[in-house]
Amino acid sequence: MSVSKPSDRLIVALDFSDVAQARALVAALGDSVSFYKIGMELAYGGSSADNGFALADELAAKGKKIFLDLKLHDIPNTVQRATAQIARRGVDFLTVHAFPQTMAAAKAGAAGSHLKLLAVTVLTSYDDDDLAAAGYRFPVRDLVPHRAQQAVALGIDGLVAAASEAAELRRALGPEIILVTPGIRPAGGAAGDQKRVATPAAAIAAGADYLVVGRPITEAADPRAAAEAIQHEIATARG
Ligand SMILES: O=C(O)c1cc(=O)[nH]c(=O)n1[C@@H]1O[C@H](COP(=O)(O)O)[C@@H](O)[C@H]1O
Repeated sequence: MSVSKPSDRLIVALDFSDVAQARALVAALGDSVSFYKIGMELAYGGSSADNGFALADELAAKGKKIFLDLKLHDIPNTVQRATAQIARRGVDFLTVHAFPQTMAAAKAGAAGSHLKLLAVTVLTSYDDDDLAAAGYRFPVRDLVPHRAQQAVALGIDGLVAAASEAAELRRALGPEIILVTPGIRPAGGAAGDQKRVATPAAAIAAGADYLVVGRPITEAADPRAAAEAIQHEIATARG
């Protein structure tokens, strides 16, 4: 898919447990950032009156795009009903783990809504050793395309994968599939718990539509400058 403005391809992960901190970052980023990810930490953080879901509604009302990263994975009945609840919230993206039962149930739950489903292929914190330790027989380079093919067959809108797999996914699956790459680190940035990392320019060159970035922005001394530097790298990369 083609995203109109390079700056709109940056999704900032609001990974805070405190809603006030998340709100302060959004204020600091101002009009430079149009797309936010609210994940489990913030969704479960705050009070019952003011939590990540309330912030999602608030940001959507201000015209921001919202990616609710809840990584659903449960029995089909639960996933379908939970997805239907989330679809009623009017957010843009929702993640589910790329297991066939889970993806099919999420697809049924999202039916008739504008919610786009993203399947998380293999978490970017995993390498081949981590997969083996979890009991998988496939290395990352085989498991990601295998799950991606299943996702496409089930009508899933997009995939979350590392930039290292994006080029092959784009080649195999064509221009329509939405490719979202976390594990993004500006050159020289600390990987932290991420194992499959890439620079913003490398992710764009590999065919990513959207880059998810958390700590390189949330922990920067000047978050707006950090976000704008990444957007500049996106704009000048060869996509
Ligand atoms: O679904 C995701 O967004 C996701 C999938 C994945 O494989 N790896 C991954 O890091 N993420 C998310 O992307 C963000 C990355 O954060 P940083 O490593 O701080 O940039 C976090 O919010 C993760 O939850």
